[in-house]
Amino acid sequence: MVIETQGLTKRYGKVVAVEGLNLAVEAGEVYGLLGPNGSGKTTTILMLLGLTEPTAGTVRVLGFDPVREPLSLKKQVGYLPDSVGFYGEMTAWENLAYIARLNGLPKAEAEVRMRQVLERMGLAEVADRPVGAFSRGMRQRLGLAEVLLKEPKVVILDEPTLGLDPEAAQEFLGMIRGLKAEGITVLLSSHLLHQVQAICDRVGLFHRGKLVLEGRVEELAQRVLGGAYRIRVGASPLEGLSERLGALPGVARVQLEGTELRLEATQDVRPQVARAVLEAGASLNSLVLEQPSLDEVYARYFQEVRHAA
Ligand SMILES: Nc1ncnc2c1ncn2[C@@H]1O[C@H](COP(=O)(O)OP(=O)(O)OP(=O)(O)O)[C@@H](O)[C@H]1O
Repeated sequence: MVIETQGLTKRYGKVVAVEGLNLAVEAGEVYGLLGPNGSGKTTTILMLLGLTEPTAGTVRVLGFDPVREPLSLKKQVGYLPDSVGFYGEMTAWENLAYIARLNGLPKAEAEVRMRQVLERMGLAEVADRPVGAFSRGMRQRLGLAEVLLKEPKVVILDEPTLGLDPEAAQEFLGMIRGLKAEGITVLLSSHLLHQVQAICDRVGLFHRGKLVLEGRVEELAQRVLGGAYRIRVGASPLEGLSERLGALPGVARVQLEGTELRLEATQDVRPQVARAVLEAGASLNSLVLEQPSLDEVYARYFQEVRHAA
């Protein structure tokens, strides 16, 4: 495991920010910490980085104890906080050069790497412009460029898409996903579930300092939505198909939605649906298994929590 915590807990006086967290992130995984404001994501990240001391429990990142071995950890773990501070009057190049110097990178080597990371983050052309004039999206990319400068094994990002417009957010998430190809382990936090859904291998849902659900997005959907499969069928003509499809084993409900039928089933009945449509003499135009969004999973989960309470 690259990141491993056991019983990790942080209290601020009477406030329990994180409680009994057991987290295990494997090498090369992209893991999303998800949860509403105040659910404990930032506190968890700060403990992983050794920037705040746990009240109880253990943390290991790349085998290091962040509190006792902060320097070894810092060499291999990159951190992008939710707002990165750069010198506005200095250019992107100068800002990176400054960081490289602080990190003790020899000048020649630093320049090669700076060129690489700026290129990679799509900032090569604006490298000589003052950062003060950069958009939030460009700043974030420069932040990631800075993180990559030290060739980290692990990258931790706190709300990386905060304040980005949807297009810039997608672009940035694509860049984060790209780190995986190099074997970098990524942990990121977000409250924008639909955004990170596509780039995370696994996600953990936080609620009031506790990890309440964890798994692959599809797994979570299965668990919370009770194994419901939703299938959309486009066929013509639609006449008589509702009854036929409704009679298939495993199909619980059929609804007409515009020019399509929407099925709820207890299993993936797409092959049976395809056969039934053709047997009815209709033509099959589309057959889609809908992936429920994480937002939906979340909403459903909290509904249940409220019901139980
Ligand atoms: N330094 C602190 N002192 C006192 N309480 C704190 C401190 N830092 C965090 N908390 C409390 O701990 C809880 C968890 O906060 P945390 O910032 O980890 O949540 P979060 O999920 O990252 O939320 P956000 O999305 O708002 O950053 C909150 O109730 C917060 O008020």
